[in-house]
Amino acid sequence: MSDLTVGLVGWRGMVGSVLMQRMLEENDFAGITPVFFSTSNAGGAAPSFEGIKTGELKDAHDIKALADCDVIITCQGGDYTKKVHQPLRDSGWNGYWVDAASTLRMENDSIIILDPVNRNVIDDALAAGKKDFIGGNCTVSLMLMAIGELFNRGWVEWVSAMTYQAASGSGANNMRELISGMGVLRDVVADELADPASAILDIDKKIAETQRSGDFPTQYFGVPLAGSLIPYIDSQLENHQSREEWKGGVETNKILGNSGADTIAIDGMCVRVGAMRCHAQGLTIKLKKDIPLADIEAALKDSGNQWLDVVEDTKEATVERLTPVAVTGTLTVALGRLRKLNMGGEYLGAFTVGDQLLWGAAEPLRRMLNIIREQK
Ligand SMILES: NC(=O)C1=CN([C@@H]2O[C@H](COP(=O)(O)OP(=O)(O)OC[C@H]3O[C@@H](n4cnc5c(N)ncnc54)[C@H](OP(=O)(O)O)[C@@H]3O)[C@@H](O)[C@H]2O)C=CC1
Ligand SMILES: N[C@@H](CC(=O)OP(=O)(O)O)C(=O)O
Repeated sequence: MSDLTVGLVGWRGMVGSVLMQRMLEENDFAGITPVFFSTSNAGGAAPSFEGIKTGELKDAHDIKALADCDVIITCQGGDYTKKVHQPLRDSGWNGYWVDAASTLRMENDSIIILDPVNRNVIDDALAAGKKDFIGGNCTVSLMLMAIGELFNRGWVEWVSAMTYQAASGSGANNMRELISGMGVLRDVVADELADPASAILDIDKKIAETQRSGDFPTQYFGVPLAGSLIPYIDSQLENHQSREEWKGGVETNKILGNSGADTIAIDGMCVRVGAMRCHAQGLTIKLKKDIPLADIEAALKDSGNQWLDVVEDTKEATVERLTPVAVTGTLTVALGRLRKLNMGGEYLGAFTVGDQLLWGAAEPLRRMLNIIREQK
């Protein structure tokens, strides 16, 4: 492996911070020369990590400085990608662009990266000289980390995903707004809560009035999330899917390398709930044939996916291991409630939970860097 110069853009944002944390934990800085960029503080001090020379922040819009890097990893967001990627390519730069933003995902020249699921697609792309490697939508990546093996075996006819997505998917300020909203609700009925004899319907009325009042924190989500939910994520498309729901189908098929007649129908409803950083999904999976549940469980357990926790379908195990509280901050993707539905033996129910900042955003990026390093 040779020493690569790796440009890091967006390292101090929420996704970028998780990426830095993971790169430090996995010793990914060893053997690379990191160059830190900023859109707001060029010339300032780069972050200091023990034992790692970081120097001065470079201007993230300086095409010449970016072009000195063999690899650029960006968590800066789609607007930055739109502004910088094409001019950088037009300048003749032929390095690897590794990006968390959705902007380039569906471009012909881009590969959506989730190597535990599509390492073959990534390897073929590298061999073919592709250079743009883009992290997938968090909901899609987490669904595939959970049930990728069922797709690999060719067992899946279609999937309906009903999601329960965390505030972090909208950004750091949205996470803060959720907590602020929870605090406001608690405070408005503090006296009633302290009195066990107070009437629950009076508490409920005050909560609803507070949520509906103009004072409730809604600056970032636009409507209340604490004590409620928002059944719409991202923009509305002409066919009335939300863009998040559309991504479920197109990105899943692109990650799996499916096209034409191989395309698998995936659709559902994407819903924002008051979780912090774990997305959950209730899945209905239509199998191509009636495969015994024991075979399905065995396939998932034997898939070699070391991050998958197949939770037995008991109430105790489910409430203990299949929740945001259980998996947050870990790379574990929990999959449970596996059972055949009343519709028939070809209909499999499942529920999955994973940390959307790890497998949903940062982890595929750092793993892609290591795959690139293996090639060199
Ligand atoms: N949030 C998510 O769940 C997911 C996000 N993504 C993608 O990643 C992109 C980045 O998302 P996210 O990390 O949430 O965005 P953030 O808003 O947390 O960070 C983006 C940039 O904002 C600038 N910034 C301004 N003020 C601050 C501050 N107070 N603290 C930290 N950074 C600040 C930083 O740039 P600078 O240092 O140059 O000033 C930072 O790199 C998204 O736009 C999306 O494309 C992908 C998958 C999931
Ligand atoms: N849309 C996701 C987060 C995200 O950033 O998705 P994408 O990378 O596809 O823009 C959510 O809100 O939970």
